[in-house]
Formats: sequence, structure tokens, C-alpha cells
Amino acid sequence: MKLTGLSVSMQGEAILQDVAFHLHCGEIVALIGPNGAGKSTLFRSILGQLPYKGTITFSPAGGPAIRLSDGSATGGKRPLVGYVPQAPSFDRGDPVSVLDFFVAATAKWPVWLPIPRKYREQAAASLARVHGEELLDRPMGGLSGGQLQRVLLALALEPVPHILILDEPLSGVDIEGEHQLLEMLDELRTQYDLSIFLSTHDFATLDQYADKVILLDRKVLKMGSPDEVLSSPEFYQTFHLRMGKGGEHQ
Ligand SMILES: Nc1ncnc2c1ncn2[C@@H]1O[C@H](COP(=O)(O)OP(=O)(O)OP(=O)(O)O)[C@@H](O)[C@H]1O
Repeated sequence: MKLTGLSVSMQGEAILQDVAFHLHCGEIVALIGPNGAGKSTLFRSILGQLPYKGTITFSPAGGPAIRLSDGSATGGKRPLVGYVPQAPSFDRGDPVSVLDFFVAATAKWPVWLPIPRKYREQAAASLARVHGEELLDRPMGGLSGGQLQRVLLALALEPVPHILILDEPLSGVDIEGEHQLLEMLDELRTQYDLSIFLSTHDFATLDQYADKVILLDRKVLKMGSPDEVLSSPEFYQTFHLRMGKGGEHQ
């Protein structure tokens, strides 16, 4: 995927200005920036949910270059983009099971009717992709942050897209859940040559999984390896940290 000169305005205010970068096949790119930087707006533009200026070009492996303008284009048999939204909160006592949720989302089957065996098998197979078979009959409200992310991830992989976008997948996930999720993303990108583009406020783990980091605050302020971005003056200025002469923060 290649973005050039991407700009978005809302109600006369420039939300994104001249954003440009490449996302290569099988690459994991992390998007960081302060609150209100435009991270979700960038995702919504890529998903074709917002009007924008500039170009977003998709060149799925083995397929023709496809320009997405309304979010409906597909790259061959696989959809271009899958999306894992910020995790919704479920009431602890909510009786809706993972199976109910999955089938309602994928097959549009109403939750109050008995679920046919074929839908149960399909949901189990989808959850198996994220090693979550055992979650099938659990209530959504009883899942941990990491388990909920895995269910949402399984949904976004049905069917497996070329590019997977995740909006703050690590928020509300404990350290062990975060480790599992990152391992799973790494496994999925290798298995499906999936490009992964995610936003996060967790900078400590970036160097464990991200090939590239983009620091955004309405514009791209810095782009590079986790080390390059996290040690840059732009990073320190954006997050109001003070930097010593040698580049070390004080
Ligand atoms: N529908 C809208 N109309 C007007 N302004 C909007 C709209 N949606 C978002 N904005 C503004 O766009 C800016 C960027 O918002 P966005 O949600 O993309 O930021 P973000 O980086 O995802 O923030 P966060 O880290 O808090 O989730 C904010 O100033 C927000 O107020």
C-alpha cells in the first residue's frame, strides 16, 4: 500500500496533512502519536470511510494495482483491508457468547435462534486461527482484554485480507496477553504474508515487533526503525520530554 499526499479536513480544520508512506507485504508498521493526532482518521481514510485528498494505492502480491476510493475494492480472492476496531466494552453479566457474537457478525444470524452446526464449525475454525477455540462458548463479558482482542482479530481475518489494521490492540491487555497477541501477529504475517498496520500508545514493546514506526501529529513527524523514532528529537518534543545534549532524555 502506498499513500501519497494524503490530507483530510473536517469542518474546515486540517486533521491530516500531506501524509505519505509505504506499507510493504509482510511488514508490521506501528503508528504512534498523541491523543487527537489523527491516527483513527488515517485508518478510516484507508478503509474508505472518509473523503480525502491524495492517493492510496494497493498493490497486493500477485495481483493488479488497485486504487481504493470507496472501500469496496478487493484484491483478488482476498479482501484488501481487514480492521480490528478499538475493543468495545461488554457488560460482565452480558450473556452473549463468543459464538453468538461471531455468528451474528459473519453470518448475520440472529442471536435468539439456535445456531446451525455449520456456523458453529465455521466459527470454531476461525477462532483456531488465533488459537482461541476454547473461547467459543465463553460469554463475551467474561473475556480478558487479550482474549477479546483475539476474538476481534479472528473476525477481521474472516476472510484473510492483504492488510490488517488494528486500532490500539494493546490497550487494556495485560503483559502476558500482549506478548501472546504480538506473537500471534508475527505468526499471521508470516503465514499469510499479511501487512500489519497498528496504532499504539505502548512504546516500550515497539522494538520487539515493529519493522517501522510512524510518528504522526497531523503530519508525519518522523518515520524509521523503532530506535530511530524513539531516540529522535521529534519524539521527545511531541511527548514533551526533555532531551540532553547527547540525545539522552533527562
Ligand atoms: N467527525 C469529526 N468531526 C470533526 N472533527 C473530528 C471528527 N473526528 C475526529 N475529529 C478530530 O480529528 C482529530 C484527530 O482525531 P483522531 O480520532 O483521528 O485522533 P487519534 O490520533 O486517533 O486520537 P486517540 O489517540 O485519542 O484515539 C481530533 O482533533 C478530533 O477532534
